[in-house]
Amino acid sequence: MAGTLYDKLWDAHVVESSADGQALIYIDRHLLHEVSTPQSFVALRESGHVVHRPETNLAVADHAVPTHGRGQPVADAQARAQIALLEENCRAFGIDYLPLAGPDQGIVHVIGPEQGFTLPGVTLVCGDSHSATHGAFGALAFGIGASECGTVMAAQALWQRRAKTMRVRVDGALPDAVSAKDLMLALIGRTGAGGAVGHAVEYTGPAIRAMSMEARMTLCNMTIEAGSRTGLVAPDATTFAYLAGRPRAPQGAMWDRAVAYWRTLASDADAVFDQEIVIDAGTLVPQVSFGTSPDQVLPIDGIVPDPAAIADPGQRRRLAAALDYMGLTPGERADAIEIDHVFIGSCTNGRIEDLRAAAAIALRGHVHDRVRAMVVPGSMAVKRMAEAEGLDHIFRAAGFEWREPGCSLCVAMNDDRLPPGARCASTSNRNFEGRQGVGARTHLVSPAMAAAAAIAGRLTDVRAV
Ligand SMILES: CC(C)[C@H](C(=O)O)[C@@H](O)C(=O)O
Ligand code: SF4
Repeated sequence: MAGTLYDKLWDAHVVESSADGQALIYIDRHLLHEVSTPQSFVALRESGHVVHRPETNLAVADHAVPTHGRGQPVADAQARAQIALLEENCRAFGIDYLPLAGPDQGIVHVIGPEQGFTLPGVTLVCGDSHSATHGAFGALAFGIGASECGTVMAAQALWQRRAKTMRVRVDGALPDAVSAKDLMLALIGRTGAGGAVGHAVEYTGPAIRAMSMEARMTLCNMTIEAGSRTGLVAPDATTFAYLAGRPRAPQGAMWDRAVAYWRTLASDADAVFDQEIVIDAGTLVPQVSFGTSPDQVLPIDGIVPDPAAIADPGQRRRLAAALDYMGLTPGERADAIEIDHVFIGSCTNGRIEDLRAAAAIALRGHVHDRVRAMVVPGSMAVKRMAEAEGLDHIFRAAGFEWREPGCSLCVAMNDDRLPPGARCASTSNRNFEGRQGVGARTHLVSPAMAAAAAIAGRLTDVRAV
């Protein structure tokens, strides 16, 4: 029977099925960070379990890490303790840890692919909701809860329920200055934040085939913002070229065997999906979020909607509350919204291509007097690459701060935090209340749009910069 890519990945990992429709799924890879793993190590110790296959685990500290003074002791006592605990747990259980001051540190979803730890065909989990990022390689990747991290380490398997499938086919080609981020914001605007709940989403079509791995990762990363735990792109020559020679990817004869297998990982032409969405990439324009959920988005030439125009009382209240928090008025033009902070980084848009896109805009001006703008590379490797290309000079000369890698202002769990009322154009993935600091307001945009906003001091159409 014809199958989807998701079906094939799932079927290849079922160890056992239960009568109530659940399946025990073999887990090939587990990524760890400092925030979601402490309890799982407590559970391992208490139960006397060992880590079943330590070499299938890889850890890094990213959420709490400072983005300045790398190599010096972490000043914040709580962050220092969190990071030290991860290091200690990894030592005790024989898990590979990428040290904070080392050359390979970075955001967990950036380092997995960089290391070649993320591979097509594997099941990969992490105690983090943005784990779908790795599905860009054709891996069955999903976020798990903190307690499940312990289960995975001890048992190398998890009970899961099979998801339904959704295909997002993107026809045509993205216009200049319209990025994967814009595509994703537009898609989430259309599906709603819960539109893909219970579904594994596969991205297909010519616009996806034409995308770099960085762009595919941006898509899969934000799949969770549409409610789905799993985003997928079938692996192809772009995928293999990205992975070839990566430190933890197969080498030599094993590489050839792996590629031969990876080539089989695609949905059959006549596979049936439970839901299907078709987007014409050519019609898209740059997007901005205006509310407190990633589905509250506008094209940059749009206007802030009016709650009074919404019939459904629940939806009306939701929109009114978002506008209230965001300090916006119905009818306001998106490109008239003044900002005072810009954040370029995160596991959504902190990769080399994202920094290149932002730097190309930074070259055209200087950060506005009112604005504080920060560039936080997604990893040490991204930082090195950017510096080798001179992007750090471009950013600094234009008035942007150039920082050390980490989650930083995406989630404000370190000392990068915005004051109440601050308004930020951000390349991250969530605009929830308080996400960048208590009372701070977030507008989600692409890297080029963020750089353009930094220069203009307001949200602005990057196509006109
Ligand atoms: C802290 C962590 C568990 C969290 C997540 O699950 O995604 C964070 O990475 C986020 O982006 O909100
Ligand atoms: S960069 Fe943001 S979204 Fe990604 S893992 Fe860190 S906090 Fe989560």
